[in-house]
Amino acid sequence: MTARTSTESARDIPEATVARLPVYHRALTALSEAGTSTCSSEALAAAAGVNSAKLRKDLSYLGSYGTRGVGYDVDYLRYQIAREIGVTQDWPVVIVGIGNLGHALANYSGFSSRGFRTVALLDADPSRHGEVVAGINVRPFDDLESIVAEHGVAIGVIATPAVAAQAVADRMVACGVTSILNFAAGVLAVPAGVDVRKVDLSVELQVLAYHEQRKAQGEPA
Ligand SMILES: NC(=O)c1ccc[n+]([C@@H]2O[C@H](COP(=O)([O-])OP(=O)(O)OC[C@H]3O[C@@H](n4cnc5c(N)ncnc54)[C@H](O)[C@@H]3O)[C@@H](O)[C@H]2O)c1
Repeated sequence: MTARTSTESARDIPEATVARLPVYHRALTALSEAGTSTCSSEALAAAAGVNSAKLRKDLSYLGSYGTRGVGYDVDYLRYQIAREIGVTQDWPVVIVGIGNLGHALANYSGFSSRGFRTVALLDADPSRHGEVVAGINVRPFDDLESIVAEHGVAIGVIATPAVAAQAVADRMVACGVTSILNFAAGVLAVPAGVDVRKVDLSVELQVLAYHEQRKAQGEPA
């Protein structure tokens, strides 16, 4: 097994591979918790739900090739991936828009177990202020700037109605947030250097609907 050299950077890793790294990390965590110390690429690929050639190619970007006849060291590979995707670090996160979705996100324990610490829940509606969700006070949206500065927040989550999302993103960017996870419909305009990931469950459902339609027509999925 070889380590990635310091001259290579995370930017060299294709986006599709980056998107699969958390899946491998989750599969390796499960293997580690089950007491497995080494695993073949086939076993890891099966646990992660990808084919093994793709897995080997993905891991080669990390400089991790496993050992012939032995496979991958589960804990070492898990550490390598964690370092690559930044989950060895503590990431303070702010969530804006504490309605139905904001409540669900705030209550989701999976963030904290992966290194994402929700430092503030913000909402523009005064009737929501003071409510405690998952042990955190809902505060006015106008506190955004001071919270970002105080906690060094780099990642913001938008769970407001679509009409408010661009203005929320603008305020986030202006005070130093450089990554946004957007649940609201529509495309956000952000300056270069700011990353936006959009989550749209209806798009995922539409993709499934497309496959269902093809299955119904007797075509291979
Ligand atoms: N991407 C997905 O898969 C997915 C799934 C469900 C909901 N959504 C979207 O998430 C968003 C929230 O949905 P919801 O059901 O929680 O809505 P909601 O109406 O229950 O909550 C929205 C919250 O945003 C607050 N808000 C409005 N304008 C604001 C502003 N300018 N600054 C700060 N807070 C503001 C409101 O006071 C409210 O509390 C919507 O855009 C919805 O379409 C996306």
